[in-house]
Amino acid sequence: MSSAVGFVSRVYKIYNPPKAVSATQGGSARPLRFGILGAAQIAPAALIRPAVSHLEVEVYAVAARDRNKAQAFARKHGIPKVHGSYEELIADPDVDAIYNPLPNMLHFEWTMKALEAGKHVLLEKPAADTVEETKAMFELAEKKGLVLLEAFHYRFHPATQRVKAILDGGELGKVKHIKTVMTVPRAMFSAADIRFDYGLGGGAMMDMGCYTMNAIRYFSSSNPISILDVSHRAFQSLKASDTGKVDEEITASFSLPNDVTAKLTSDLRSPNVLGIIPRLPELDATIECEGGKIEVYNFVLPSLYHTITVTPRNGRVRREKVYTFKEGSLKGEPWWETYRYQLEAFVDKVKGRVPQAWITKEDTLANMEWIEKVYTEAGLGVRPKSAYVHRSSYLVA
Ligand SMILES: NC(=O)C1=CN([C@@H]2O[C@H](COP(=O)(O)OP(=O)(O)OC[C@H]3O[C@@H](n4cnc5c(N)ncnc54)[C@H](OP(=O)(O)O)[C@@H]3O)[C@@H](O)[C@H]2O)C=CC1
Ligand SMILES: O=C1OC[C@@H](O)[C@H](O)[C@H]1O
Repeated sequence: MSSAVGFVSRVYKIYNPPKAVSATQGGSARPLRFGILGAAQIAPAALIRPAVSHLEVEVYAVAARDRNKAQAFARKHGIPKVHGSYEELIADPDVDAIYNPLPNMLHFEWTMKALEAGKHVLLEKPAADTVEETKAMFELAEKKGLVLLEAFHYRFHPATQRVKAILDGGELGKVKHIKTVMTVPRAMFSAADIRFDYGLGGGAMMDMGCYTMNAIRYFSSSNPISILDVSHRAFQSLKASDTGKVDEEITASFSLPNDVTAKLTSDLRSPNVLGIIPRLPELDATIECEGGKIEVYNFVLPSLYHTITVTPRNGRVRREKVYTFKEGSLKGEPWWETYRYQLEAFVDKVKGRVPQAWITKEDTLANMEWIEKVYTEAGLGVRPKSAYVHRSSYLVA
């Protein structure tokens, strides 16, 4: 299939996924029922569309702070149940799992409440505002025997895993330097967006920066040792109290074990060319090795389109595109989004099966730790921790 036809057919199916035959019609166990906290913009891509083709999932309920908003969202997306508050949704006995796509600062409170109520949680990235909160969420999940996953969806896609397999396979020798870049044009998010609100856990390092940090750690199979350099461009906040606290762009360099270095850039407001022409988004990872390099175009949303360019120092350049796993035993379709692969793994974990890939507690904690370190080094300070105190007082010293 030519790549243009492949692209069109993939995108069509991403937006019009074939419906799985209902589990109840088939007489098997009832599907895992998800409730969504908030009528979030990301929910259709991250959960609602992927759920259509998953036999074992039902998006059963949504809650919003305003019932009318939840009702409109439910109508639009065919969600049967509506709740007028997050508390109500979490207390719903028919909900098995919560999808938490709230602003970062609210991740902790509502994940703790959901876990306390016995629900599994698919939690948007970054896990929380602080390492301390992240630790508390995982401790509670473990105590309750529940699944908690930080939604680094790109890690579940075969293209991402193919890049890692090339690196681990040794074809290019040892990794020497990793560069990860995520930039979007300045018109993409309004000045009022949650991403620029310090009190809600905003900032470029928290938002796209968390992926660039995660990818450095994943492709190097290690954590940084130290920060070599950090710089940022401050967001001119609408709120006087946020002045100087929110990074609209951030760049940080690291030293890693075995003489590896790395550099990340996250820019939520990439300046226009000549002041008027919006720049194209960049979502790239470059891994330089002793014996060549790999360049990944669109490492974050490879399901839409990507290229993996492998340049061995003494060999021919080749381009790979990987939409499904080679191993026939592993599930997937060319049109499965990163989020669909992620949902497969989440359900497998809940059902006690072995997921194809996973983001462990240690992985999530290390990512949050380095986000905090970058913020501290940049002089911006860590994002404000939640005022919510869980009754088992994990957070009280
Ligand atoms: N995995 C991915 O690809 C992506 C992940 N994300 C992550 O998902 C989360 C949400 O992002 P996104 O969907 O863009 O965000 P939205 O701006 O759509 O906000 C999400 C929800 O937050 C709720 N909310 C609760 N309190 C507040 C408040 N004080 N101010 C504003 N909103 C509030 C709103 O719910 P209500 O409906 O109740 O009013 C809103 O629907 C973030 O953590 C972000 O990092 C975002 C984009 C992509
Ligand atoms: O998770 C995300 O992925 C895509 C970005 O545009 C967005 O800001 C971020 O929240």
